Amino acid sequence: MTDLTKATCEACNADAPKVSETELAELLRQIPDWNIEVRDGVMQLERTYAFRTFKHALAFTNAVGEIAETENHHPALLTEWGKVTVTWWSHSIKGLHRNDFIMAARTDELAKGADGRK
Ligand SMILES: C[C@H](O)[C@H](O)[C@H]1CNC2=NC(N)=NC(=O)C2=N1
Repeated sequence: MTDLTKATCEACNADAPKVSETELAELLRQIPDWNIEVRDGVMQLERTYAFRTFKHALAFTNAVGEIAETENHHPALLTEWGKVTVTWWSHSIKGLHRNDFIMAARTDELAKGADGRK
């Protein structure tokens, strides 16, 4: 099983494959703290991180934004007092690509080193 935290995203266009059910089960095992949400028929990965202050939450938000820009793969980010909700999915295929699991694992790595985690 490849280590998702060391992987990089591949260019994802409209005909890129969604993850299969088998891949989904295997990839979810690497990001056990993430939930699957389905919104308007689109499968998404979602996790909420708790922080002591809004300032810490904002700093983490910006750190996630930096890796998103680097990988050209972008999340939905909800930054609130004391928490950040990160949601990954691939707009181009209206579902989950391996990229989304890579970025969820990379988000977890960022959180491990983030200041102000509760
Ligand atoms: C043109 C640009 O490469 C694409 O629009 C990228 C940008 N970031 C993206 N982010 C996500 N989550 N899904 C996409 O399909 C996507 N596409």
